[in-house]
Amino acid sequence: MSAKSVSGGTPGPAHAVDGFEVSSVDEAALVEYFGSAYPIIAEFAQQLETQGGVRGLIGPREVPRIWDRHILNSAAVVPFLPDEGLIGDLGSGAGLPGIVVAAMRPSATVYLVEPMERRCEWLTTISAHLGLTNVEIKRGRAEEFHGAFECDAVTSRAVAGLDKLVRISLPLLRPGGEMVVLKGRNVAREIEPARKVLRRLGGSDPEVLDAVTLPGAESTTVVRIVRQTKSR
Ligand SMILES: C[S@@+](CC[C@H](N)C(=O)[O-])C[C@H]1O[C@@H](n2cnc3c(N)ncnc32)[C@H](O)[C@@H]1O
Repeated sequence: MSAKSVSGGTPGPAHAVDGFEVSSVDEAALVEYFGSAYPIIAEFAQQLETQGGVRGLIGPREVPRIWDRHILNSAAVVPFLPDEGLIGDLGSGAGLPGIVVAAMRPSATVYLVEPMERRCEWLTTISAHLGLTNVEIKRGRAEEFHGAFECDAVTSRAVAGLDKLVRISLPLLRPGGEMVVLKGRNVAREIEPARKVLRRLGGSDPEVLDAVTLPGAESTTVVRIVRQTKSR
């Protein structure tokens, strides 16, 4: 395969979008990084590029940033997730990171929890289109499913502050299960308010970890919290 760079939903040269320099990622590196999941991931990126804006799933400014801002950012959480078992993605929206997780963790079952009907319709359509048989869409707010199922891991991206995420995520975990949240670099200010909730609900102290994917792609931050078997 020729060494092309990927800056949007389709391979192409790096370029500036509204004055924002889009980092470029080599397509061959993407193929190597995603391995057997690459064809599914590439089709998902393509579908997001052509449908995401039209369906109001992502803003128009996001279309040229799909690979580095959304797909690779979502993929950054995957190394922190188990290979098997039940993984919940809360507030999946357009399928970020849930669809990426399902493609990269084919032996796990991934529940996409999303309250908005239009987004659930998209998640159903795109999962079928991509042939993802390990995905189930759960329509509703995360807290509506407390007591309905228990996950081995729960992830989320751009859904709420860490204190609220702890409240809605921790009850969806089995004891010993892990919350793995994608956050921006400014997560530090969310830690202290979350600690109070963690003490009450029985979660470990948050670990803030660097999550990297490929050279040239923006790195991100993951917060990991374990649901403790006993209250502290
Ligand atoms: C800003 S969007 C982010 C979507 C996606 N995770 C992403 O990174 O592009 C937040 C999503 O969380 C959903 N949401 C908000 N509150 C929620 C809750 N309590 N439980 C589950 N989903 C929720 C919204 O409907 C919306 O789709």
